[in-house]
Amino acid sequence: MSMMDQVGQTVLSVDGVSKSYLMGEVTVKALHDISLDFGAGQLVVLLGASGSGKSTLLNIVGGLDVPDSGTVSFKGQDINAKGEAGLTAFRRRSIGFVFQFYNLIASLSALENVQLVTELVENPMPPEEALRLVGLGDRINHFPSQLSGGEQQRVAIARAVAKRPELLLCDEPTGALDYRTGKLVLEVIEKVNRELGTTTLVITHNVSISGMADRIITLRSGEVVEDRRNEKKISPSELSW
Ligand SMILES: Nc1ncnc2c1ncn2[C@@H]1O[C@H](COP(=O)(O)OP(=O)(O)OP(=O)(O)O)[C@@H](O)[C@H]1O
Repeated sequence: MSMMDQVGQTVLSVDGVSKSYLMGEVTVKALHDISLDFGAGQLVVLLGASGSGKSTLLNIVGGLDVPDSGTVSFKGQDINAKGEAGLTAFRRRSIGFVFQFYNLIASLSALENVQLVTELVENPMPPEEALRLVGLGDRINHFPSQLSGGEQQRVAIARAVAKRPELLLCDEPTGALDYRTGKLVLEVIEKVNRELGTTTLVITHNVSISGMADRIITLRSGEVVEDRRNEKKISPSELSW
């Protein structure tokens, strides 16, 4: 059985993707010929040193950036085949993003931050339900400044999942959080993955976090140097670092 079958059918395929950035006179090769298949429902941790290409890969998978060569297919469709409008529709319908800094709108309540997104899509979760899912059912009228960092990140997760995305892409979601709060946020990500079956990619510098993954992929200098199944998946509450 191949890696891609371990959870569900392949939902996302990265095939021969390369990406370089021109920095003045210098070309930086961010990704070099990356090929990966992701099964539906997989919880994947992406590891690698700073500059190894993790964010570039996540951004290309999520349609925020385009590859120089190679393809990204989502449910068999090349996400870049239909131009900018097609990519925007893909991002809007199918992708939930969570970043290190929560990017909430300060003048809007938690509920309104989530509503911003649910108003844009068909068949969203009720915003209150998304906030309940992340354990903030009693904080929906709070503004970001009235919430802790971990609570703000949970609002950001509620916002990302309220549109019922098929892919949840998290770039250093606990990077700005202390240990205890970071673990709470990881518990929420794991819960979304388990209860909604959302295929989830989590970028981290923190090797310990890989304990909660189904699969661990390590990048170095824009290449995949390790891609392995986690035989001893543990709950985020059991992680320690
Ligand atoms: N928009 C950009 N313009 C120029 N160079 C870029 C750009 N984005 C990324 N790079 C370069 O591409 C390489 C890979 O960067 P990337 O952000 O993907 O790495 P990363 O593994 O996510 O790093 P970190 O953990 O520090 O976020 C780096 O050398 C980086 O400087």
